[in-house]
Amino acid sequence: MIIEAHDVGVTIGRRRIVHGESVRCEPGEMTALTGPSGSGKTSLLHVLGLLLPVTSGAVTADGTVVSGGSPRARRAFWRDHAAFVLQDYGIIDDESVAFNVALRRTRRADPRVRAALEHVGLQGREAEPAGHLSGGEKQRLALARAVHRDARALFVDEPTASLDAANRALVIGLLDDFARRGATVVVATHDEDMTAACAHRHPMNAPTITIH
Ligand SMILES: Nc1ncnc2c1ncn2[C@@H]1O[C@H](COP(=O)(O)OP(=O)(O)OP(=O)(O)O)[C@@H](O)[C@H]1O
Repeated sequence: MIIEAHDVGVTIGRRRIVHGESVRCEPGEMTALTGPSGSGKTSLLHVLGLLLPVTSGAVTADGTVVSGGSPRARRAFWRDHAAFVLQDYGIIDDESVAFNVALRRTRRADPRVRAALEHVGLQGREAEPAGHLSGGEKQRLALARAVHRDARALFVDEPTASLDAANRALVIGLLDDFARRGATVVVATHDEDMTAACAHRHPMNAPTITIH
């Protein structure tokens, strides 16, 4: 799925937080949104995933405008195409690891859940409450959810922040696998290793500064 921002701007209150960004995210590729802290990487990621409405410009998926659509159209996009690994990982602490993968109760030995967990190195942890996992493990659990859903578009915020070198390499490899299987992977990051692994790099526009 080709996901594109066309001259997208976002204003919240009186603050312009995204400044006329245009980016084309291709299937089979990782696209890095890069730039200094506060440059709007997370906001643009949310715009591309239809989590944040645009003030100007448009987002298209395979050439069809998907920004500004009805809540129903957005839900269909999320349900049918998108997976997210955002900064709080979206893990439900009180539920089991297996529940967090499938987002419903599954048989203990559900092979698809097991395969997704194996993919991220969390095999055998199905029955544990997800709240017992470490930050890095929760992040991999969120990736297992995306694997389980076989999403065509994956939106990932700072996937390697706060990970050690071994886990950074593991997560970069997992995201790369996703892209190789044909998904469109969009990553907001300031990690140089993560950025280097991305075929396409999109530096955020510097905000326009008015000097009086
Ligand atoms: N809901 C909001 N309301 C008001 N301002 C916001 C909102 N969300 C983000 N911002 C502001 O928009 C700017 C861009 O934030 P964003 O999180 O997109 O940047 P970033 O490049 O991802 O930063 P970092 O690398 O520090 O995570 C920041 O100045 C932030 O305070």
